[in-house]
Amino acid sequence: MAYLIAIDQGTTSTRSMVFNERLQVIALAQQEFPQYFPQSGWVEHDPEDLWQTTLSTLKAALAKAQLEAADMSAIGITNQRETVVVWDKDTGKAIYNAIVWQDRRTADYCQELKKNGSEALIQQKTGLRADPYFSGTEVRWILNHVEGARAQAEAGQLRMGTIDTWLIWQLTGGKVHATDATNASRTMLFNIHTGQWDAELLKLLEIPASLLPEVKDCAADFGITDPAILGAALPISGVAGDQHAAVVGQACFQAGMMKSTYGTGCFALLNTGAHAVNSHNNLLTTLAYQLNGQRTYALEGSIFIAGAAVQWLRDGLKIIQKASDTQALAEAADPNQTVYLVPAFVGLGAPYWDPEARGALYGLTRNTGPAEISKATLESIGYQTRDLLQAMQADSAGLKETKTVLRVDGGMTASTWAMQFLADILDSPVDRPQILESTATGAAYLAGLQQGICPAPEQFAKEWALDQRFTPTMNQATREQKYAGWLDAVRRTRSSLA
Ligand SMILES: Nc1ncnc2c1ncn2[C@@H]1O[C@H](COP(=O)(O)OP(=O)(O)O)[C@@H](O)[C@H]1O
Ligand SMILES: O=P(O)(O)OC[C@H](O)CO
Repeated sequence: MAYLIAIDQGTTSTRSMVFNERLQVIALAQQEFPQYFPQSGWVEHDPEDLWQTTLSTLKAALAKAQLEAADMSAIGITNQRETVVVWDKDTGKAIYNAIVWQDRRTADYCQELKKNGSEALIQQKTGLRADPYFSGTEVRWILNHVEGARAQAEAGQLRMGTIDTWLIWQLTGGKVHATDATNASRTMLFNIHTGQWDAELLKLLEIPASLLPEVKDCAADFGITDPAILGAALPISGVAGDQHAAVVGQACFQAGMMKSTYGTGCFALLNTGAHAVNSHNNLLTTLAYQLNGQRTYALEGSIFIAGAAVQWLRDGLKIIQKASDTQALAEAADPNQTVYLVPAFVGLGAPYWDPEARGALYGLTRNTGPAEISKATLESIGYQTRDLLQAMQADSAGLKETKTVLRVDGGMTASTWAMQFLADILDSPVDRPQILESTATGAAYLAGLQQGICPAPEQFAKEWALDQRFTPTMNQATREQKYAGWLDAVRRTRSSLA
């Protein structure tokens, strides 16, 4: 029996999972780490926490599986995207905390890029927008604000990387500086049409090319782990940003197939095949995955707050004890109250792109309580997804299948209430697979594919298994009335800047 181990380095926790060659989960270890909010709108992680939780969950997962590192055929890595670290190539120490994808500190600079006309260039080359979400402006911020950083960067002393790159560097004992094309595609520095770092964008953002890692396919040789770390030298042979790994794990290999992952945020990706579809509806064009040097593209809708709004009910408002309490509360909510939560806690992502907007609750009465607020929270996930789907359908009118079944995954899909509301408000079936850990499965699959352990994509796709299909039951008039109320709530929440 061959085994694979996948690292899923997420926004709030790190998970490691041992899989057998049939991609069944044998063991899972998970560890949370601190979030740092040094100023309003800033979000940071300590890069050392990301590495140490990776190391300890790898060891814990192996121990739970009662296996040794030497029993593993390969490691796959998947990670929170865009979050970026800059470090010294000799000491291996980060020169500043990791700046997280949710961080808004470069909002003013992004506004400048819009005003001076650079956004069109960014969009045309990277498929992204001038938004603090992406790594490029955050790296520029580090080089401009950490004392001596710019001089060190220009002297070739520094390296940068998204979290896959940071972990590869650590696992290989500083020998390999590499990333995969999906992670590269989120930096705002990578030309998704040529598959290369882009000199013009590097110049625009004042980032020396010496900082950049080598870009590889998602299934490729990313180096061998230092044997001192896990007790054996293991090949790292699969890497993809978490949303791209989920596309693979959900076997969305055909153009027209779509997955939506509900974790901290929600990210819907529609496979558009070999064709990069230019969005006219405020979506992103990105890579779905890159295999054998061939790029497969996707349209992406990115929502910054999904499950994180449920966490806010638990940790901020303290009206629930655990996430699953929202189910009973939503069921008990007064049907005559129409409450909307616009969870713009860190601004609004697609399709609004309003970094300065902040969250709001509408329709409160003296009878509004935890039940109505919980229901509004679960509903906000459905409304935001409908915003994305409408934009995707408008953008991909040329595609063969524009109305497609949505494959969902991620922690929040445990909520049957939220999934039924999603199907209702989309007026489209929602498929929840048996394996909800699509992200880690995708990373393990990519590593196994490179090792010749896992089957080709067509065969792997046949093994995808349904847990439950949610079909719409809401009547059309109610659906449209509720959605119109949502659009109005969003309109009232937008900042004047957008
Ligand atoms: N039963 C549930 N109902 C509603 N939300 C849930 C439920 N279970 C988990 N969640 C939410 O799902 C998120 C965790 O999903 P996960 O995929 O682990 O996220 P991430 O990888 O972004 O850390 C949390 O934000 C949590 O609030
Ligand atoms: O860590 P997650 O699962 O919330 O995913 C984060 C995304 O990759 C950000 O783009």
